Amino acid sequence: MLEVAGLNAFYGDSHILHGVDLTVDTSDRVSVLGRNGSGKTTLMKSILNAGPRIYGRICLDGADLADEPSFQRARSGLSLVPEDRRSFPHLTVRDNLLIALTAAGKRTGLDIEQVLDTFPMLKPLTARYGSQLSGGQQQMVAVARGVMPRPRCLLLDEPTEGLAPVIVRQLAASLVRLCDEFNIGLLLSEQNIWFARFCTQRVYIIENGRIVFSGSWDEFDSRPDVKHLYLAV
Ligand SMILES: Nc1ncnc2c1ncn2[C@@H]1O[C@H](COP(=O)(O)OP(=O)(O)OP(=O)(O)O)[C@@H](O)[C@H]1O
Repeated sequence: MLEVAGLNAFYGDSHILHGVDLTVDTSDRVSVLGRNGSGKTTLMKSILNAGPRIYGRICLDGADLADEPSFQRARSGLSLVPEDRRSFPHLTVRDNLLIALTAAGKRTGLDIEQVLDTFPMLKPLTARYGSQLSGGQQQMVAVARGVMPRPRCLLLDEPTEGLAPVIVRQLAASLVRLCDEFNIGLLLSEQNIWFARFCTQRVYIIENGRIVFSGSWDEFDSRPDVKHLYLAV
């Protein structure tokens, strides 16, 4: 479904991604693990054409996205939840979710009640303003917004950063349920291995902008050297 081949990304003269290849098949859930500064956020932004200058091939369902701008990529079925989990502070939780439907373009998004059912923590908060939410609640809103357009592939950039363990567990359960129920593919960038393992079936490791490992979680477990070298665990 999502195919990235030979992706190079630059900020000015700084060459950040070096020939990245990865795939996310239909309804597949995949993690990208890597240390701080390894290139995870740059990868996510590059797939959406949202910042870095990029060269390489990015295809969704066989269609080359080439020079498509970010909004067109969103309409084609990619949805990025960035690291900074921004929500509209003067909109309620309900309106923060509804406004995300505009990203669906001609595709049909999800029903808001179905999405709220998947996030028990948000249900009592639908009338609250974005500015009145805790960090964990904001992250739930950010992920819920990301799925509202019913993307073919959801790109989630380090969603657990700064969250309490109990919220991380709730988020993991909601995310897996949503992806399963609505056949949404997932590309997840993470440093929390527990969360990544719970939510995905396969893993890539990125180091200095290069993919240095790709495999199932069993293959990952059989390579303690990889963990030690690239993740320092
Ligand atoms: N806007 C920018 N301009 C120049 N260099 C940047 C910019 N954003 C990131 N970089 C550099 O690109 C490299 C990769 O950064 P990136 O944010 O993609 O890593 P990351 O794996 O997401 O890190 P973290 O886990 O800390 O968020 C780093 O060396 C970083 O300093």
